[in-house]
Amino acid sequence: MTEYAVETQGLTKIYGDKAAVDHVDLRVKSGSIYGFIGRNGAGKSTTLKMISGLVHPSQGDIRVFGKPVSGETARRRLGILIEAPGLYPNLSARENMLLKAKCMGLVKDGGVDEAMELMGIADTGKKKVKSFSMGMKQRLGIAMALLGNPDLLVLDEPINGLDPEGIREIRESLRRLNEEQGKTILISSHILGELSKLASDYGIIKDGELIRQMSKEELEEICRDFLLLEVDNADRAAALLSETIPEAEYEVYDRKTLHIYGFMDTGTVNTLMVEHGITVTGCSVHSMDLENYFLNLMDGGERHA
Ligand SMILES: Nc1ncnc2c1ncn2[C@@H]1O[C@H](COP(=O)(O)OP(=O)(O)OP(=O)(O)O)[C@@H](O)[C@H]1O
Repeated sequence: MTEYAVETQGLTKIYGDKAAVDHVDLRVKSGSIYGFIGRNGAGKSTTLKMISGLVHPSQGDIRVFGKPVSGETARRRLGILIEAPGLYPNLSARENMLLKAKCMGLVKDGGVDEAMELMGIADTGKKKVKSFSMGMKQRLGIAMALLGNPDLLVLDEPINGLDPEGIREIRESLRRLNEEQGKTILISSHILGELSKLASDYGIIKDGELIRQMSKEELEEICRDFLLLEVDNADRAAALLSETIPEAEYEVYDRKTLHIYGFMDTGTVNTLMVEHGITVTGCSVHSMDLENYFLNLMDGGERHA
């Protein structure tokens, strides 16, 4: 049985007469990096706040590593960075960390040095946080979320507003936390291209509803290149393909359209069809890029690969 770091059932938040989050069943596998994607106002922050125990759900159930999120056991396994980290500008990174560790009631320093090391801010010395770059502040925010050594990190738009270098540094740190420390990371973003360099799983939210949830492998399968073949008789073309090009996988879309995967030689396909009396009206290679796929889904369309 898959162990889920986060599992929600029918998770709903109503503000006024509007559902900001509407019956969301999120499944974040333990050990995964789950990219939570949606346009502004789609319901990402509200969902993450409910998972983090910062907002009370109107309806539904949330489990963190199988335990109700309201309980102490679940809370201890959770590290959160939602919105800007609460930092004291006139203190150093380490002083901020120590203060947070103290507030959390952690014994000794609660892993301050390890967390700073992991996020690449161990050498910031006495430098006051007010002179940190935005990227450094975000890394400090994540380091603070790491206090207490949680198994799950919930990060709301941690790369928003950062320059490419800042984004790259956060990405590398998160990857290390996942690969070397086995931390599960639930991260929201609307920067799709960036998330795709990191995430092993995706959830797409639109108007409060989770419209798609899939693994990286499933996404790659959907976004795989294909040869679009338009003919006068798709069933005959399909039968011919099975007989003569067994390595070609195909899907028949309608009576006149096929998508062929794993065989991109338009010339061979064209000639084969024509030689068997099938009229070809189109034969071209298509690729569905990830960004287009997501944008399409978020805009309401359902694009088939
Ligand atoms: N405290 C609140 N009171 C009333 N409405 C709210 C509140 N918080 C969020 N909303 C509404 O709920 C919807 C979802 O907001 P949410 O912040 O979760 O979206 P989001 O996907 O995180 O977007 P963004 O990236 O802009 O924060 C929006 O329509 C928002 O206006």
